[in-house]
Amino acid sequence: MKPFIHEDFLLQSEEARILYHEYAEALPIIDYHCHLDPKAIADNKRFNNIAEVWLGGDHYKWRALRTFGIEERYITGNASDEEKFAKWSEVLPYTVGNPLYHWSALELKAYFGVEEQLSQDNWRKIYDHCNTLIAQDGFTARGLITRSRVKWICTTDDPVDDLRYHEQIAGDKEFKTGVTSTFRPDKALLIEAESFPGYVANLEQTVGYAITSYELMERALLERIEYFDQQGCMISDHGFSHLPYAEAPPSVLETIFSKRLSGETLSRLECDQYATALFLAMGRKYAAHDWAMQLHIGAIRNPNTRMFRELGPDTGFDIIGDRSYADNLYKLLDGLDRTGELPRTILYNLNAVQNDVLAAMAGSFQGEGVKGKIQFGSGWWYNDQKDGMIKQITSLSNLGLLSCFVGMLTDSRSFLSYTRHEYFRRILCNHIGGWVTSGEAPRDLSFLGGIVQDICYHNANRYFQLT
Ligand SMILES: O=C[C@H](O)[C@@H](O)[C@@H](O)[C@H](O)C(=O)O
Repeated sequence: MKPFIHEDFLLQSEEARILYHEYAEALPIIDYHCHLDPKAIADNKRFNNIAEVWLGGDHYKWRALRTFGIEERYITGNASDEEKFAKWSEVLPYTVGNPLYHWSALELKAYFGVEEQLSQDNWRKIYDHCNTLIAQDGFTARGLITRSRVKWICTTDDPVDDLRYHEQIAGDKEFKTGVTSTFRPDKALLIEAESFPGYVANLEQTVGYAITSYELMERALLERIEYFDQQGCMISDHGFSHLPYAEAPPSVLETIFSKRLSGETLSRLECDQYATALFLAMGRKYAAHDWAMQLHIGAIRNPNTRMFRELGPDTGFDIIGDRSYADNLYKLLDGLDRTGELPRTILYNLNAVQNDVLAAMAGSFQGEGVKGKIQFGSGWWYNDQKDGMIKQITSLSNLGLLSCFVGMLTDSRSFLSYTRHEYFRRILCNHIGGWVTSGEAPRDLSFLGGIVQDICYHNANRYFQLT
């Protein structure tokens, strides 16, 4: 009997199969947005077992387990890895319809050769089988990256990070995958956060001087961009729950900063004025260094107070927001573009209702000499499943140029998530193959295959100016 994950998985036409197998399948991976721990790559971490590498840190799985009613101790708590794996095995069959069902099957097959579907009936056999393999060199952090044919990885890093691990990785010429940082200054922009004064103190330690004014805050961050650039960084990233746009003169910015550090509560307008000025200053610096810039818009972070207190951020409780932000977004982009300082930019939305807004917005700020300067980015987070990817591909096709798209990313904290690129490539090839079978595109598979290869690899290689 044909296994559930077979070579033509998701490929529903001959054209799709040709496009995938002959054009997409063997291409290297450029993972320009993820949350892998650079220390684990630097140390070439060896994982204790399948539960650690597969369940640890993966809040997608944690959400599914919670939805199934599994106790937190078997998710992030003090249950043994074996108990956690057994619980995941019990729940997995019931994730059918959720991307985890496909991703898990792809990961077990791609890395461990497991074709049967994991369940509570066979978990022990599969657990032992995977752990035997995990003890081998091909299953260390670098082993998994190398066998996944990953050419480049951009981790996600805070301005105060010293990037020592990236330096260590770059120094090892035996390891062929490029690993560079991403400058992610969310904490510096979120002046209203309770942790903001502590973050300023951390930044002071990093730059070696007191930060007592807005001007010094901006100077410190621009210095950190310089440092990141010297360390090989070529991309920034901003997560916005609320997208600000409010102009203010320097004197007002200084008052705002002073009020915040003296513990006064700021108005929404004041927070927006600070964030707008600082974002635009950093955006101009990104452009000066010819970096790309990512904007991840629309997540509501840490809505579950009880669990945030217990587990902290990025633990599977963030939600999709429904704020509209087209007015503020175009003003931010225009604020940089009008002086010729808009960097290559990738726009991601978490609420799919804004797909067309971003796809259209991208088309309004393109730049001469750069193919796809402004991108409507891949299906992000709650949109990185089959339907979300197809919606993003459709919006981009309808309102922009799919052929210029820089393609997928893992956005993951797990070293087994590279099969998300396979998942995307299969979906993309099936979608474009469908255009041929429905007569919406000519059956020129050589030309369409070229577009597939651009989306899966060449566009990103060029866009991020990789060697
Ligand atoms: O896929 C989930 C993501 O990793 C999510 O956890 C966030 O980290 C998001 O990508 C971001 O970069 O703000």
